[in-house]
Amino acid sequence: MASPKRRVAILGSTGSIGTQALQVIAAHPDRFEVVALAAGSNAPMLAEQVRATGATIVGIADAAAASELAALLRAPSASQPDSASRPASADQVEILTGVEAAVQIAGESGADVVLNGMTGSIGLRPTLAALRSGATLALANKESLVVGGALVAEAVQRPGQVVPVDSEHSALAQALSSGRHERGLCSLPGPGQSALSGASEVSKLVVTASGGPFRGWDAAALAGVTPAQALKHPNYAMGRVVTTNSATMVNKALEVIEAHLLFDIGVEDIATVVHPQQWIHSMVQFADGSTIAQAGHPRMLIPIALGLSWPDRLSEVDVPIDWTQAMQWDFEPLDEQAFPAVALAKQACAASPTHMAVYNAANEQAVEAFHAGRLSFPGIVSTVEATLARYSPAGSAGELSLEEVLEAERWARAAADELIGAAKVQVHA
Ligand SMILES: NC(=O)C1=CN([C@@H]2O[C@H](COP(=O)(O)OP(=O)(O)OC[C@H]3O[C@@H](n4cnc5c(N)ncnc54)[C@H](OP(=O)(O)O)[C@@H]3O)[C@@H](O)[C@H]2O)C=CC1
Ligand SMILES: CC(=O)[C@@H](O)[C@H](O)COP(=O)(O)O
Ligand SMILES: [Mn+2]
Repeated sequence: MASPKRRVAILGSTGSIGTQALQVIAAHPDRFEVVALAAGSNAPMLAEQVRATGATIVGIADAAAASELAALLRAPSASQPDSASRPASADQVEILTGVEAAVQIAGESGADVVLNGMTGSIGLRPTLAALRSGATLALANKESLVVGGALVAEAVQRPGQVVPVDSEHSALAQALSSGRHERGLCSLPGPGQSALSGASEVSKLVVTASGGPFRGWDAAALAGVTPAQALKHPNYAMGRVVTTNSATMVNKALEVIEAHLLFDIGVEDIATVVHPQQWIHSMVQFADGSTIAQAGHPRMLIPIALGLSWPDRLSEVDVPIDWTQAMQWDFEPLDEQAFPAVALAKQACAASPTHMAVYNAANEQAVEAFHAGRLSFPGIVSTVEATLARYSPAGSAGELSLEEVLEAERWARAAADELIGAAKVQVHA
């Protein structure tokens, strides 16, 4: 019997993850139905997506862009003038605005699967809303998990409710499925499962890293890096923040903590290895000495498709690797002197439940300042480090609350801005 169509809501539909998710869905119309879309401000693309998918709920954070969106939905489409079966007028589409729009869509659109493809910790409340609604959360927005930590774990209602879309974590989930590990089906601990309670054959998670555009560079060379150089990822076309984070290795730092939270493995048992080709998306080492690696082209289609269809695999999502061809895969250790972001995150994660919220918020401020020409490239991670050094958590006896996380973030953004303002930065155009 054919499985029923999954109703999907996509947060961040106009971004790199969102547009690729819509490609996957368009290729499998028998499996998915798009019920809701949300974006920040790109009204023209969002209007086209609404027409193409037939989504009846649409969210746009920017108020001015919301008026543009309504006008665009009232006008006939240039690319689909005769899309009679699709809702063609603003009257047939519910338009939500402001930052609450994504939260409402995540929690109230009736989706079976919510794909969180927003950028930044602004994705935290939508992540919580999706989990509390009972929907499956296909999680690309790693920041929400990393800053929310125990709060996100508390919101999980059933094992398998969180399906990682981040390529490394999709790979880990796939590899873990081949062994005995309670968290093998990519679930955060559910209610009453705060610690690993069953047998685990896993000894180590190995997260692969591209090394970014500055692999092999020393600290002196990194001082002169420009935003344009930082935005040239060796393998992936992604949004600006995650691409910059790949260049500083903050992306890998967030991913180590993401793996720790998703799979309930101590950070000391999560290794990183630089693999410039990124054909291996990550690996699991088992107690008997075996390593299971997941491989594929360095593209996001398969992790996104698995996020939407888990545990099923869709057909022909991407072309397989041609194993008849000669190829070379390299591996090298991460240079922690030049790129201290991962070590810094492991320390922060151990320090308190809100330290990673501070780490991420300081990084978000620093990345913005770097792109605005107000901070040097090495200044990004130095700002994170200096912000963490100033931080003393308020400390609470009970469970971590959303307000504590948001307060830690507010404090960190102000502290980071002050540090950035005080830094005597030599800006490179
Ligand atoms: N791109 C990739 O290959 C990978 C990305 N990820 C992670 O996925 C997430 C998304 O990355 P990526 O797609 O590259 O980022 P992009 O910058 O390309 O896209 C971000 C999306 O979020 C939307 N957005 C911004 N603010 C809001 C808001 N308030 N409400 C709803 N939507 C909003 C943007 O809309 P608008 O366009 O209108 O501004 C855009 O659609 C990040 O957490 C990233 O780390 C993880 C692995 C791989
Ligand atoms: C595709 C994906 O998942 C990105 O997070 C990617 O992994 C970035 O790679 P690096 O951070 O290793 O450069
Ligand atoms: Mn990744």
